[in-house]
Amino acid sequence: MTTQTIEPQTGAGTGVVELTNVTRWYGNVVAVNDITMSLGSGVTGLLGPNGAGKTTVLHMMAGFLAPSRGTVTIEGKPTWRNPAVYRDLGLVTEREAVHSFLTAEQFVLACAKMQKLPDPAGAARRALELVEMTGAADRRIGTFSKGMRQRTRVAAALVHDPRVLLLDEPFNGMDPRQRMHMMELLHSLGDRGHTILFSSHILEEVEQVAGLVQVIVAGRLAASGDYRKIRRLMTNRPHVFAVQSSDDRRLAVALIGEKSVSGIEIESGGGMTVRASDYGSFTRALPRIALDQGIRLHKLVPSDESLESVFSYLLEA
Ligand SMILES: Nc1ncnc2c1ncn2[C@@H]1O[C@H](COP(=O)(O)OP(=O)(O)OP(=O)(O)O)[C@@H](O)[C@H]1O
Repeated sequence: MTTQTIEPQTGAGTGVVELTNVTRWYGNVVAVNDITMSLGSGVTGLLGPNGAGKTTVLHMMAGFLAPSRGTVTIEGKPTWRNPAVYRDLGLVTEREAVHSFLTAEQFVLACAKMQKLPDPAGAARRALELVEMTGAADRRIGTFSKGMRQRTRVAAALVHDPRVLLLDEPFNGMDPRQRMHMMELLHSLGDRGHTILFSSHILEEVEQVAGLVQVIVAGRLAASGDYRKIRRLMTNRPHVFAVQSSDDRRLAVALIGEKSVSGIEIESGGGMTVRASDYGSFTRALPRIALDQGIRLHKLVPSDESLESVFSYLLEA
């Protein structure tokens, strides 16, 4: 299997975060398989289906886990067994382990003290300002919405102003407004020169936040580079659609002449399966053809749109 590198990657040793031939296994399970990755400033999405190895990658970057093989460095320093690296990084884990009886300020201040900062109160205040939580700083975390709790955790991870911020599935469980707020926060941190890596299994989430993505599937790096180019690669692949209409046979005949259609099967139980070489042309042509023929469309569903199928296409390409 080869990685689809959409743009030339920064050469080894030049990124803020560097993984070089990193493998990690748990007993017999190979969770991460020979990944080489380089991250610079700005926001990068770590995209992959559940179980792909995203958390394992983030935990190795944060120095929580040792790579079984290879090296992980931040600013040239190995992350494993190297407390000095904690000056340069903040991690927001997937599980919310926060003390609900503390106020936001007490929690962030405790983190500032743990980092032995010269002015912990000032640092806590600045971090809470950054995530726009000053108004609720005196409230107990237990009374917060999911979005407010996440922002408080980001403030805690940023209290020592690290260069690198790692977030594991930061949008999970948020409503659209909270999600938007968190996306704006990540954008602004990226614009300030931080290196941000957040994991997600949702394509659209990554699309809205990150220009750059690292795609992992089954522990391997499947694609890496500009999101739009990866997206194009995905949309240009062959597509399969389930179509139902008021007259499937007549529609099938009309569709045979359409350039983007590469195959049609009429299903015995009704409806048909259409293979199209180009997603955009087919979905534009179908309603036009149906209208011309006076056929009513009942259903048009892409039948291979699961993230897994998109990723397996990337892997096979
Ligand atoms: N402590 C562990 N012991 C054994 N296997 C593990 C352990 N942690 C993770 N794994 C396995 O390693 C693989 C990668 O897991 P990981 O949690 O890194 O993936 P992920 O992409 O973060 O998935 P999710 O989004 O579901 O958390 C999975 O097959 C998982 O079952």
